[in-house]
Order: sequence, then structure tokens, then C-alpha cells
Amino acid sequence: MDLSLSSSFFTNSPSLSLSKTFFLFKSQNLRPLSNFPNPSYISRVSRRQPLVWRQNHLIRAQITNQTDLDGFIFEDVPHLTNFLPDLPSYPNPLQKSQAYAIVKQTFVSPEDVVAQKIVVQKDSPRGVHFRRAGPQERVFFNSEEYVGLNYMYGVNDILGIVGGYRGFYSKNTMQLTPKIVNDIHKRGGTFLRTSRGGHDTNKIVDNIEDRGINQVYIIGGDGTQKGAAAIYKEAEKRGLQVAVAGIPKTIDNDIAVIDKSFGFDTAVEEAQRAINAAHVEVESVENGVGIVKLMGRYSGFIAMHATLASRDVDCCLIPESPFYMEGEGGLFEFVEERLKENGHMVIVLAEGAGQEYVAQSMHTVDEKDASGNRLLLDVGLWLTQTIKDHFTKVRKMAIYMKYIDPTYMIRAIPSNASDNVYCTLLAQSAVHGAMAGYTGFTVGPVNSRHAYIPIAHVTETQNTVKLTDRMWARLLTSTNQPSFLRFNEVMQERVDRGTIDVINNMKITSI
Ligand SMILES: Nc1ncnc2c1ncn2[C@@H]1O[C@H](COP(=O)(O)OP(=O)(O)O)[C@@H](O)[C@H]1O
Ligand SMILES: O=P(O)(O)OC[C@H]1O[C@](O)(COP(=O)(O)O)[C@@H](O)[C@@H]1O
Ligand SMILES: [Mg+2]
Repeated sequence: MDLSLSSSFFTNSPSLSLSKTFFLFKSQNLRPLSNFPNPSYISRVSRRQPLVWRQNHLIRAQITNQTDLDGFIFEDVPHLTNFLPDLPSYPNPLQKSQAYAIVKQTFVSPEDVVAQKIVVQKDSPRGVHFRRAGPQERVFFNSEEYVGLNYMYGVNDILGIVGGYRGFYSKNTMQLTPKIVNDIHKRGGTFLRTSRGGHDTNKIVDNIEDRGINQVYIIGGDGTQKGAAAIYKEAEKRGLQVAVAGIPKTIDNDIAVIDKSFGFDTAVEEAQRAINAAHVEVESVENGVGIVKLMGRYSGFIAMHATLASRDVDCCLIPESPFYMEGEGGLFEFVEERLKENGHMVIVLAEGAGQEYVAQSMHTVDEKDASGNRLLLDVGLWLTQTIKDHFTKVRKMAIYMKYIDPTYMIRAIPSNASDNVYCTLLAQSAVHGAMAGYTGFTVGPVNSRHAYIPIAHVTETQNTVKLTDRMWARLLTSTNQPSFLRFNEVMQERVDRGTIDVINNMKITSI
């Protein structure tokens, strides 16, 4: 596969609704031509500490003396030579690439690291660092015989797995060529198709083994990355020369550690159109209240950023910030104030917000999708009806509700320019990492520099909006909406008054 293919390949492929898609980089025909010794894949833990060999991806550097080492922690990713010590390596064919001919530093230094925490104090520990992404001097897949065919790594045997994880064992594969992937970035959806559930690690790795696949690129959100980690572990257990790379793609932006996931920018941009439509509609009537529901199962990033970008939004509701309707500081009070002031208002809400209220009003039980994600109830419809009932029945005020649910329309559009560029970087970094023999990693920007992050590090937490960070405060000052900080108090009052039972799973300790 050449790099231009790999970039268009990935740039094009993970259009927004492509939640769980896989590319296989199959190079079983790439036989070693020579037997170079294993280069020193050594991770230097600190300038002041002797070199430390990385044995396994989640071993944190043994820091014996915090002061001495400035608290430097290197969370390196696994390498194939950890379990295949005799694997031969080859000079990276990029050395001969015209594209890199005048690049000052074609290869990243094995000692380059990217800091997880960018703002530090003079005396604070230096903290966690990840391996910098990029081309490495030596590669562990021999592609020389293909260089004449392609420009960079020269691998031309690439399979697309159709229909998500289950596609490994229940669907046909698709041979991917530059021609096939040429235009896919201009289409929404996923040309490889997708599915939820169906992750059977053994069957998947059996299939990888049977087909002689050497590199697996797995594209998707947090669930997909967990699946990728399981595949990597099983491949390692079986001692397979298979590099597994995770590519973070979800509009929700709920993947930890990285700056943002592919698709998020596009979703925020497209959400503007829905917000604008709501604004136009409610501006045209007296007491118009527009409600726009956006995606965001557990994380309100799309809603928060769309609100900040649009500036037409009066109130943004996200799963991380539980809200309440009645009384002082509640949503009803705020809506009434805004209507008096402006004659109209727009509320943006993330689909995961207020789920407990909807569940309570509908007396439903928790249901899950095939991947184990909680099936969400339509909080937009619930909020629309609740506000309408309050103003018409209790406040005796005529109001006009306009509810817009653009969620799938947003997810279905092709990625925007910024996401396309981002995707090119993800694709190229992933290919460089896998070619260099790294495995079990997710690639992504950390403080704007691309890095290889152990998958387990990315999946151990979920990226959510931190109410204690300044960004949420910026939003509150921009909309001037209530902070709902009295949520706990208000809920307790209601329980005491007997107006509600204890609300199941209510996040009363969310801050
Ligand atoms: N803990 C896990 N281990 C293995 N596979 C998982 C795990 N969690 C989710 N998956 C699989 O990952 C795929 C995608 O997960 P899903 O939650 O639907 O989407 P996303 O990757 O966007 O979060 C599904 O096929 C699901 O079965
Ligand atoms: O209805 P579907 O297709 O299962 O997808 C809905 C979900 O997909 C998302 O857009 C993305 O979530 P994932 O990245 O976990 O797939 C969520 O915001 C939304 O709840
Ligand atoms: Mg998910």
C-alpha cells in the first residue's frame, strides 16, 4: 500500500456514520528479504536514567526517584518484538521517497515523546508521555518487492472488512484499491458498512490468522477500541506477527486522552444548520421555543461546541450537567425570563441528557443495543411536551414549540475539510506505526502532536465534559443560562416532599 492510498483510504473511509469499520492491511506475501538484526527498540525513560527496555505496553516506567527523574512517565505501546524477539527489520522505504527528499527529519526519533499534560508548573512532575507518531527508520514488514508498484510502503494487498466486527467471520471482504476508495470521502455513511455487537475475539483472530493478515486497522469509537485491544491481546497470545492499530472515529468525541475524535468537527459544523433553522423559526413567532437535539450519549461535546459556535443558543443541556425544571434556578423559570426578554429562545440538548426524567415519565426499563450501549429515550420530545404543558396549563401562556431532531442527518454527512486533513494524519500515522512494528495502539493527537497511545489507556476512561473545567464556565457565561448547581438540593427537596421517589441512577454526584 502506498501512502497516498493509505491516506485517501482512511481519509475517505470513516465518514461520519462509519462507526465500526475495519481495514485489513494484508501483506502475507511480504517475505523477509534480509535478516537485519532487531534494532534497539529501547525506550529511554529519562535523560537521567539508564535505558529501560519496554517489555509490555502498560508497564509504567519504574521511577525510583521522583525528583531525580522529574516525574517523567513513558507509557509506550507494545512492539511485535516484545513477543517475537527474532523478527527481522528492514530499512524504511521512505528513505527513497521523493516526497520526503528535502524533509529535514524524515524519521521521528525513537526518543521523541508527546506530553499528555501540556500545562505544568515549574516544580510539578513531568507526567505521562506517549511515543510520538510518525515514520520510523526501521520497519518490521518487508515491502521492498512492492516499492516499484507503489510509492511508499508499497503494499498492495488490502482488504476491507464489511459490516463491523462480525464481518470478520460472517461477511465477504472487499479488496480495496485506490480506484475504489478514491471518492468515498465525498459520501456520507460507510461504504464498508457497519454493525453493533458481534465481537467474538477468537473467531476474529482465527480469521486474521487464516487469511494471513499482518496489519489490522480498526476504525471506531470507544467500543471499537475496546474490541481492538482484545484482538491485539489475542494476537499477542498466539504469537502472531499482526500489528493492530486503532483509529479514533466517533462524532461523540468521547474517546479519552486524544484532543478530539475524527468526525467531531464535522458534526459541530453541521449542527449549526439545525440551530440556525430553530432560531429562524422561533424568531418568526411570539414566544417561540426551539429545541434542537444533538447526539452525545454520555458526552455533551457536540452540544457544548455547537452552542459556543452558534451563539444563537440560550440554553445547552448535556448529560454531565443534570438539570431540573421547577423552582428557583430551574429551566421553567429561565425559559419564562428569556421569553419575556427576547420573545423567543433556543435550547440545545444532547440526547443523553435528562434520560432519567424521560424514563420516569414513560415507566420504561433500561434497554441495550447489541454492543451493550444503553438505548436512549427521546429527551427532545419529552422536553418539548414538558415545557409546553407547563406554560399552557400552569402559566396559562401561549407558546410555540419547534422541535428539531437532526441527529442522523448530521451523522450522515461527509466529513468536512478539517476532518479530512485530520484523517490523513491519522491514516499516515497509523500506517507508520504498524509498519514500524508497533501494535495495540490507538493513534491520535495529544496536545496537537500525533502520538501512539496504548489502547488500554484510551479505553479505561471516557472523555466527558468536565463541569469543573473552564470550558463549561465559558459556555455558561456565553449563554447566561442557569448552572443547575442546586440540582442535588432540589432533588432532595422533591424526595422529601414525596413528589418523586428516589430517581434511579440520577447523577446526583456528578461534579
Ligand atoms: N468491551 C468490549 N470488548 C470487545 N468488543 C467490544 C467491547 N465493547 C464494544 N465492543 C464492540 O465494538 C463494536 C463497536 O462498539 P459500539 O459501542 O457499537 O460503537 P463505538 O465503537 O462507536 O463506541 C461492536 O461490535 C461491539 O461489540
Ligand atoms: O442509533 P444508532 O445508529 O445505534 O446510533 C446512535 C448513537 O451513535 C452515536 O452517534 C455514536 O455513538 P458510538 O460512537 O458509540 O457509535 C451516538 O451519539 C448515538 O447515541
Ligand atoms: Mg461508543
